[in-house]
Amino acid sequence: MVKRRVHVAAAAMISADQKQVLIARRPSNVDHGGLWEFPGGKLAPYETGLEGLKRELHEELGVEISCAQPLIRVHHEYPDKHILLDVWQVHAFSGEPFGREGQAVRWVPMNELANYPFPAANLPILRAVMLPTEYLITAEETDEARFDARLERALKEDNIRLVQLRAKELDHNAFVARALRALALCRHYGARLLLNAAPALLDDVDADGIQLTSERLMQLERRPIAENKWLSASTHNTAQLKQAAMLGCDFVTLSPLRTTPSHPDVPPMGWHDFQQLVERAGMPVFALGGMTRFDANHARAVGAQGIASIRDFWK
Ligand SMILES: Nc1nc2c([nH]c(=O)n2[C@@H]2O[C@H](COP(=O)(O)OP(=O)(O)OP(=O)(O)O)[C@@H](O)[C@H]2O)c(=O)[nH]1
Ligand SMILES: [Mg+2]
Repeated sequence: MVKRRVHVAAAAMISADQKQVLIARRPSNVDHGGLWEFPGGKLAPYETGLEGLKRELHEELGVEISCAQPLIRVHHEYPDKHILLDVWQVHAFSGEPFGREGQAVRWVPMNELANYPFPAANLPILRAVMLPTEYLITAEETDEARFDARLERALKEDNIRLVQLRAKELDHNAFVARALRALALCRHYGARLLLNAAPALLDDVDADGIQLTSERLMQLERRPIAENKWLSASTHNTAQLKQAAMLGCDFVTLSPLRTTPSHPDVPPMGWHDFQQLVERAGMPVFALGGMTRFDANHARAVGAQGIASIRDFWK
């Protein structure tokens, strides 16, 4: 049997204070009835994703969208169909959303989304909604006070909310000491901290998660940390992206987009190849390699969550 291919446009509508997202409950008599979803529906023939999104949100919620940005595209195999969920983040709209088709509609704080049952295809979307567009990777530092000052500047002035502590130059004890201070700073500013280290390091430092090197990624057979921690991995190709999906990574970095001074010999993949890899990744992907925050909109337009960078945030 040839499966039906269904292209669906859906919206993550964000409240004005950026803290809540709108979800709706599917009526009990339809596909995935009783589960929660992001409002939206199937595209009509010849409709683009954004046109379909605008029509569906008018029909289902009575709102008119004025500003939307691509968030994530998820391909998912259901037993009876292949579905493409084309999800947009909606920042501005007019009208007060209500369930025009009788469905329940609710604004939910981001950190409570996990309490609502969604269809199986939605897991990557929930991750994408919770993640910011910028991912700071810390640089090498020889001076601990300067490390703290630079991290704090990025948290305070650049509003960074996701940080990877990368410090290959430190031994175990020095890494733990720096990580404990970085964690305290991140907590103070409401940011998440992932450690680029062996997963067991979470026993010493109760950070928010682990960033696997591509080498660690390829050696693992199963997810090495609990589901309530964030697992990310550094990837460079299809095989590594597949392995990340198999382990249940919550997101990844994909590099190098451009040539960088730190890796001058590695050929860059460029936006075209990057887009092809992201399309099938099935999880949020941060573009890495010569990125600055001015690349974030372009990264989003080709399907990425946003950009990861050392140099642009480490000042
Ligand atoms: N809108 C929406 N659909 C989703 C989500 N997740 C998910 O698996 N789906 C699936 O994608 C398909 C979307 O169909 P839909 O029922 O919303 O389509 P529609 O609004 O055009 O309704 P209709 O075709 O009944 O008129 C369903 O099979 C649904 O279960 C989601 O978050 N939002
Ligand atoms: Mg619908």
